[in-house]
Amino acid sequence: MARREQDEVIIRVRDLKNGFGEQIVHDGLELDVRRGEILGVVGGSGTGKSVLMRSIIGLQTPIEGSVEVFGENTIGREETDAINIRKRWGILFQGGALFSTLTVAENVQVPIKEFYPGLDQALLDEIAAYKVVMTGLPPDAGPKYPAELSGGMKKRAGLARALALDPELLFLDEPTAGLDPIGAAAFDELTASLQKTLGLTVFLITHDLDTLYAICDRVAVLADKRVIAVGTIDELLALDHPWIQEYFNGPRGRAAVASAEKAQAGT
Ligand SMILES: Nc1ncnc2c1ncn2[C@@H]1O[C@H](COP(=O)(O)OP(=O)(O)OP(=O)(O)O)[C@@H](O)[C@H]1O
Repeated sequence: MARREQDEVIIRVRDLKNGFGEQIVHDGLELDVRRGEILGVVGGSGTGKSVLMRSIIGLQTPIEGSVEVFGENTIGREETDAINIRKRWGILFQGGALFSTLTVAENVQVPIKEFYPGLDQALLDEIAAYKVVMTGLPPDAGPKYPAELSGGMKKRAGLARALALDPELLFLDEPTAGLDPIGAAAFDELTASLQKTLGLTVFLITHDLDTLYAICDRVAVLADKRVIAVGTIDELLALDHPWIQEYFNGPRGRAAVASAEKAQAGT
């Protein structure tokens, strides 16, 4: 990655405060996501990882603070007003969030039809077929309904839909949750290879230590209502925070290091 490109901030969050009634989820949260990186976002359950993602994409209006994506404010914008930013990102929500009454191909076509109404059906079919294959699904997955797919295939179909508009920025909310270790590793590989080929910036919420070790350039840690640290795993390990130490240096963290080292030795 060229230095200037690496330094370009694609998502800039400043002084973010979010809450629901009496409950304050974020307070003074700051985060930069740089162009071309895979940024892992971790934190205990309920620390507000999904709420942070929703704030960034404009689905959650914060109490205070600013969020810029591609240099533009995303807070409080009308849908139509923010259309030019929204079509530059793709989102894989937790669980895939496919429309169950639509086939995989039709699911992929939903965002295309939303942003480019009036496109010829033959072209829509062609784009959907391309995205299906790009995410490693067999070509005959297009006409299938989500209920006919395995968990891993559903995630790939969700990813195909997230990539429908050739985004520069990809949001992934716990993409490997519910997958077996082999399926999860295959999905990580797919994410890393698409990131490289398409030059994507990836905001990746995960609990999966293997994913963090295998594909993330940097990791942001949410705790105490804000991002308490962001850096490479080695940089985080040098910090003295109890949650960070327990998370990365606990038995599961050590197992993830061992498996990452084994994978590297095998390449
Ligand atoms: N729409 C909402 N209304 C009320 N409370 C909410 C809402 N959305 C989120 N919360 C609360 O905000 C907190 C953060 O939720 P969020 O889903 O962002 O956590 P998370 O870090 O993604 O958790 P997990 O790792 O378990 O998915 C939780 O306590 C949750 O109950």
